[in-house]
Amino acid sequence: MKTTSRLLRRPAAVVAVAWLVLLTVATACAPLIAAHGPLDQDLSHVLALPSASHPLGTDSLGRDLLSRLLYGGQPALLAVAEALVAHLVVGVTLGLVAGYLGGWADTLITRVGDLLFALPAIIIVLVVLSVFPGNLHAAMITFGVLGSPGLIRVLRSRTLGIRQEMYVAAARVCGLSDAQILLRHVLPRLTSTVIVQAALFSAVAVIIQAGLGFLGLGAQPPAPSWGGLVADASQVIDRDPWMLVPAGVPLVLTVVALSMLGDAIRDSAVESWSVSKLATASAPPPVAKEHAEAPVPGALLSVRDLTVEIDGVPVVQGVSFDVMPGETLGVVGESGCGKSVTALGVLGLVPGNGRVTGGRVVFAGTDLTASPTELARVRGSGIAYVSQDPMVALDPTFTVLSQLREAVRRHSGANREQARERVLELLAMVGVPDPEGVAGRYPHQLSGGLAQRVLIALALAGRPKLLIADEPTTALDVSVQKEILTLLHTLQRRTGIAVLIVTHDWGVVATLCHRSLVMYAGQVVEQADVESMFVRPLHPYTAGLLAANPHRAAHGHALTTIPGTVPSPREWPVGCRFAARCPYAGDDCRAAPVALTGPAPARLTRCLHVEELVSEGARL
Ligand SMILES: Nc1ncnc2c1ncn2[C@@H]1O[C@H](COP(=O)(O)OP(=O)(O)OP(=O)(O)O)[C@@H](O)[C@H]1O
Repeated sequence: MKTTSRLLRRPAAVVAVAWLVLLTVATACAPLIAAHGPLDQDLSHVLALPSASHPLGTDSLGRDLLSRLLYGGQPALLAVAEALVAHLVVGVTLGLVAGYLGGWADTLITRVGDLLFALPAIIIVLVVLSVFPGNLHAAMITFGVLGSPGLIRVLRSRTLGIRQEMYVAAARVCGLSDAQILLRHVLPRLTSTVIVQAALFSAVAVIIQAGLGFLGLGAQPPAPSWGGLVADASQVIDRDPWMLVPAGVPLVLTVVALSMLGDAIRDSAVESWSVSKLATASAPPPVAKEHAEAPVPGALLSVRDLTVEIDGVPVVQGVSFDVMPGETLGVVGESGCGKSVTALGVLGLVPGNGRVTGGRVVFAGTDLTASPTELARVRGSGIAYVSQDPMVALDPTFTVLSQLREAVRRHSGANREQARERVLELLAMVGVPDPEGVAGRYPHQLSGGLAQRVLIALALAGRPKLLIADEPTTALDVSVQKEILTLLHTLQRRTGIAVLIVTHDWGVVATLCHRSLVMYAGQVVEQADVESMFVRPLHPYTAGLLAANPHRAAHGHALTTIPGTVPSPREWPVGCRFAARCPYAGDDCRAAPVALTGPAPARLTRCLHVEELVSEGARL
């Protein structure tokens, strides 16, 4: 959508689209526009110049050129559409499969593509026409297929890159089939590439179909065709040069419009990440004060300027973010950056001698920081919490049934029997295989994964609208981690619950989250939708974390790391807190606190050197 509006701001694109729409509508409405039939002859007006009755003049048989142009446009556009569909079906399918599956499928498709590349397409098309005389459909479909190796190569190489992204690895871990991954995660990323290629191929297809018409191999005379019109015009060029104008100009304009459109789409897609776009001012504009303070309309949770102190030392400072209904927001960062304290601060449950000393937490329109009663009411019923270690969170002296029943009764007022039914329902909902049996067990009789499921069931007992999950898989085995992530994903989709998940695992972010918030030394340093953050981080710390992601490590190579460590809250510098570890840091970064800015739509970063980061790529 953003690319579309950027595209429509380009005059060349608007002109191209306007011409193509005009042409399509005019050819489709030929009977309404043309006053004469395409075959009607008026021998008293042969080779006439434009007049009121023949706006574009007539040909050597007195036939109306406007009519022949419009009616001839119908088979021309149909032929282009047929070639394009064949081109896209073959090119997109094989390009995706080759790039995604690799191995023998890639080798086979690449070799067949090379073979098709080596074949002279126009000769093969002529052979097809000799087998199926006058069959423009067969000719154009053949041309579409023969033109697909170029598209296959482009999409294969793009898919090879996307296949390495965390998204895809995480989606695979989550159990999505290859087809689902290709449709949901890979294809959307290739849309602008496919559209550009389609526009450019269409331009070539217009020329080919006109060429076939010119040679008399397409629509058979006297049926009108664009190529036929050019052929007629060339025969009378010495007597009536005007005829070349209505015959040739629409053809040229259509080819130029398609090429211009392809270029404009490509430029618009590139512009979305261009440095010039980010560098609209020498210093990025600070986030508007209103934006920082007012909750986003419709947000379920709005945290504004949250500051938390432990033992009188600020450990989280000026943190603001929103969680929309049904959204999953991931909070990422190294150990000690303040993720857990932020999550607990939302619930007013700061550990140790900590307390929230500033800011607001607004949940479903209610300011929780202003009302301890509201905060207590919301805990469990509005906002639920799942901690890292389920064994610690469950009371070892009570059975699962008794702990869950207590929570259900507290939130719903159900009697014992009703509450028991609801407990079994909750256990089944979180994928506990034998709800009756598990309900009777004590926490120490549960495996880690089962205990985490029970804890999630406990969190869901009050039918909350927001689930805060603090590293819910950290204490679990790798295989169980996957199960719990899948469970959270399923619950989120089934119940529409919003999730705020604290993690240091990009795989979790890629699997579960819509947006992500990166924290460093008690501050938010970057916020963006997950895909944008993965593709183009706008803070060196995010770039470093992504580069250090173990899922991306190549076999036999040392893991990339960010040099240095997170400063402790007592050592936070005046300026950028990441400066000591940042390859882009200058004196400007160290001089004064760096504000959170919005250098691109829906993105926030706390960095003065975003342009450099974007133009050079991450050095970390
Ligand atoms: N109970 C506590 N007493 C004193 N300081 C604490 C306590 N809990 C957290 N802190 C401090 O608060 C800061 C933020 O800690 P927090 O646990 O939020 O980090 P985190 O990003 O969640 O890291 P982790 O992933 O290790 O949990 C750290 O400097 C930490 O030392």
